[in-house]
Amino acid sequence: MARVFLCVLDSVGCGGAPDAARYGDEGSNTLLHIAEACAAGNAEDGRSGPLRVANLDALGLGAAIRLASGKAAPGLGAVPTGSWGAAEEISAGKDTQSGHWELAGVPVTRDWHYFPRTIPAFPDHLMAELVARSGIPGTLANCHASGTEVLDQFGAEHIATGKPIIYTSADSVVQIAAHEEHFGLERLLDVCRIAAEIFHPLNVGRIIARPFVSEAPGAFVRTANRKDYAIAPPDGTICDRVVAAGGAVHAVGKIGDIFAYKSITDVSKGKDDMALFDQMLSWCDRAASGDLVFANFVEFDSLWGHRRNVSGYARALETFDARLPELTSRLRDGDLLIITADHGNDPTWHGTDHTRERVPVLVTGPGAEGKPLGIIPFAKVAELVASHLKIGQ
Ligand SMILES: O=P(O)(O)O[C@H]1O[C@H](CO)[C@@H](O)[C@H]1O
Ligand SMILES: [Mn+2]
Ligand SMILES: [Mn+2]
Repeated sequence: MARVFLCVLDSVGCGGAPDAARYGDEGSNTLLHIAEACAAGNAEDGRSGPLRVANLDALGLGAAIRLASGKAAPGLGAVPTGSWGAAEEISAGKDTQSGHWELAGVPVTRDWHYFPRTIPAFPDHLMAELVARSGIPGTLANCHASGTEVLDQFGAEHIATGKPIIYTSADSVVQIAAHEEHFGLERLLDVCRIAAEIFHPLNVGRIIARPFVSEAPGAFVRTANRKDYAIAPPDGTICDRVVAAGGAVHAVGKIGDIFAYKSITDVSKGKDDMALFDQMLSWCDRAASGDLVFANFVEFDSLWGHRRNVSGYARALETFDARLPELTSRLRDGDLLIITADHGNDPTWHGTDHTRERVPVLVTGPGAEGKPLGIIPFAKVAELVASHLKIGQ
């Protein structure tokens, strides 16, 4: 019996990337800066005091921060019991797709297409093609934006005109926001599918549907019906290898989208990260030997990192940490749990984009050896999975 549970805590970086300066991110450190803000009493919204993540720390969270960045995070001083280390990315880009593909063993060496910080950010002829093919009356925004601020700015005009809100970020993405009821969810997904046909050939990584609800600026909220249309990953990911070896890949959360459903056996969704955590627990009872349960917990990134909300991010870490024993206690002989991340998103950093960082790699399970991994390439995570499941190239 051998199974692997691979949990990606989206954006939970631990600093120290040697190429951070190339991304304008030298000194960024998501976990360290959250722990420091908590210890200083600067993260008191809905929580209080030092960062309480004793279960993650026992698996090596604090040790990973020290190894990655040379800095001690206040209150995270445990001597780890499991195998722990920090991973370093070589892919060009600090986005979710590059991070996950490289963790899955396939670094992205070619450059994605990015959009300039101009208004409009998208070429006129491509917007014209999108409008003509999808039958929408036009588009709004056409710029770099934070996804919540852009709703405050253009949400009311979108409802009045029926024009979707189209924006991008430091990542290779085209994001399209529209009201779930006034515009319609299915119609938004249709527009995104057409946008994917137009933008994927340019090597734009993802088109993201951003449905939202409510009626007034300031009250607009994005729903869990977000959908990503990603370029398919190259061959050779750990998902391909697990499936080729006769195992199943059980995707939890947005993993299916990130891998464009290639070598994904089934997908479990949930309304929030704790619902996804419940799905993960249920796979402890249902996954078969040889299977990979591959989960992404997106809210660290989408609700707190991009929103530069330190208290919220700390709360999310504490909530995840408090539930971790439910997962570790369900692991059976032969199970391996790997907890890692895909990039950073330091909520104390300037702007609202991801940050180029190393990420923690925490490995545990009944019978797993407790030894330091050191600084490893992202792709080594795929090898940890492969060697545990005894699958070859
Ligand atoms: O501001 P929001 O819409 O959350 O955007 C974020 O979501 C995108 C996909 O993860 C990223 O590129 C980032 O910019
Ligand atoms: Mn991500
Ligand atoms: Mn993000």
